[in-house]
Amino acid sequence: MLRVGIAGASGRMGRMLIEAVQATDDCTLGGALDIATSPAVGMDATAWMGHRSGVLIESDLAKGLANAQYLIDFTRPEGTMEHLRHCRDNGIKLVIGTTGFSDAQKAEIEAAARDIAIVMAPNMAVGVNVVFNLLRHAAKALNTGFDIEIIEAHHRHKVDAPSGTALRMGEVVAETLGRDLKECAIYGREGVTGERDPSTIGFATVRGGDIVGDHTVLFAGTGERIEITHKSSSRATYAQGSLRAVRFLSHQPHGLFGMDDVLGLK
Ligand SMILES: NC(=O)C1=CN([C@@H]2O[C@H](COP(=O)(O)OP(=O)(O)OC[C@H]3O[C@@H](n4cnc5c(N)ncnc54)[C@H](OP(=O)(O)O)[C@@H]3O)[C@@H](O)[C@H]2O)C=CC1
Ligand SMILES: O=C(O)C1=N[C@H](C(=O)O)C[C@H](O)C1
Repeated sequence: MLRVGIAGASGRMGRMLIEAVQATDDCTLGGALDIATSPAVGMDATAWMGHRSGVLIESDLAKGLANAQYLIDFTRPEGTMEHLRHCRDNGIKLVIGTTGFSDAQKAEIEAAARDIAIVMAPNMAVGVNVVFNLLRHAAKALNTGFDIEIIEAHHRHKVDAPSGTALRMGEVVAETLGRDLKECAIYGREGVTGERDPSTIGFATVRGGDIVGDHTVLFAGTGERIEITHKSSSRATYAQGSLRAVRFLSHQPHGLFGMDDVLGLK
């Protein structure tokens, strides 16, 4: 049995992950964490489902992860970094779904992967990872005469923008076209912007209601346009992808991997 701890245990993804772990026959709930200010700390991790798992939600990492071989983290960047240090010190393998990291935080994650095995991906859904490959083909074929815009929509509670997935889509397209996203990204437009610079990649963000996660990459040419769209209608796909990542990590002593490694899409 793979003993899997869940960080952000009372969050939207945390609960989805706990349910998913409990539905498998090869994983067991090895711990549950939440931030010290969370009212869920001290409660049974499955109390919200109306039954008891015997695993309490802890804010103390040593206590919460004493029985865990793996940690799945969908929290906030500052929480993930704290969890990362504990996992590195204690040989716990890590699946990171959190988005919104700074470059310095990404470098620290990369350094930790010299000691422990980590899967990190802004989107664990199989379909999105297939879309990354479609985007490589599309960008190669449409490398002149097409303006590229990335439009994403998420629920009202999301705190980072653009989404990690939208940014990764931008990186994939920019890399394919030999551009640097840091130099060519335009994050929203307002006022007298002037005409569009063809070398840019634009981002537009929508937030509202309970939208799980929609992403469109638009290649707009003259007389025609292509839209490549992915829509998530359930968070279960992210949870299933995370569990595939745990199983993949069970064969890796150390290193930093993406969902393309997990899914064999490289
Ligand atoms: N890679 C992927 O496939 C996906 C990634 N995500 C990403 O996962 C993250 C979480 O999303 P979601 O579940 O919707 O968010 P939620 O806000 O529902 O859950 C976050 C959880 O983390 C806890 N938390 C907040 N701050 C900290 C901290 N500093 N340390 C430890 N725990 C903390 C929250 O506690 P409290 O509520 O008390 O603040 C909550 O339990 C986001 O970054 C999101 O973009 C989401 C879906 C899919
Ligand atoms: O916060 C979310 O909900 C999601 N976040 C991820 C992101 O930022 O790309 C993945 C998914 O879109 C849902």
